[in-house]
Amino acid sequence: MALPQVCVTYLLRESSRGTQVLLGRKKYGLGEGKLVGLGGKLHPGEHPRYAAIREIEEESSVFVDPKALQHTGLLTYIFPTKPSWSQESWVYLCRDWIGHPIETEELVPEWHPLDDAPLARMWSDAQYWLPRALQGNFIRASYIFGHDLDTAVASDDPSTGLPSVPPQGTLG
Ligand SMILES: COc1nc(N)nc2c1ncn2[C@H]1C[C@H](O)[C@@H](COP(=O)(O)OP(=O)(O)OP(=O)(O)O)O1
Repeated sequence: MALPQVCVTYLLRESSRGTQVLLGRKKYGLGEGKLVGLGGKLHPGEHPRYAAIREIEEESSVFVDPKALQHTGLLTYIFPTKPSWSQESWVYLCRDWIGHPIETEELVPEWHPLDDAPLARMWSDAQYWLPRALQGNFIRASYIFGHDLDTAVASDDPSTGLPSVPPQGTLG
């Protein structure tokens, strides 16, 4: 069965301190307190790129042209012990927008150095792919989460060093 589709975009800007990435502290809901990119669920029939533009506006109040989005990843998240959380995520980078990101109902914005994103404050899979994606590398990978619903315990990406198959019993 097809997994629920979500999108996430990382806005990048040049500053006197180098390139920075916009992350947002989630104010409520799934992942509350974690730092995330701008994103959310696709609406039925919605193209991921247009969902990304809608979510960027909802979560930061800035406007983006569809052509300004660079598709940099397609990630599969599997939660064997909570299948309703499993999803496929379309990942974009964006360097060009109109407006200034502000705090919204959902997120408190924080700018961080591109090469020193606070991965420990993000979903645990971020450490395995986000630094490479932020450098513009296209990432296609799957991550399987453990019983704590927080730790990535297996992946099909050998560079992660994670086991390549789910630990026995996690798939139920
Ligand atoms: C490294 O980043 C992430 N990793 C994983 N495994 N999951 C993530 C990451 N960033 C976001 N998510 C999840 C959390 C949600 O299930 C979706 C969408 O995230 P978001 O919190 O931005 O959106 P929601 O508020 O849940 O959705 P709506 O805005 O549509 O209500 O991805």
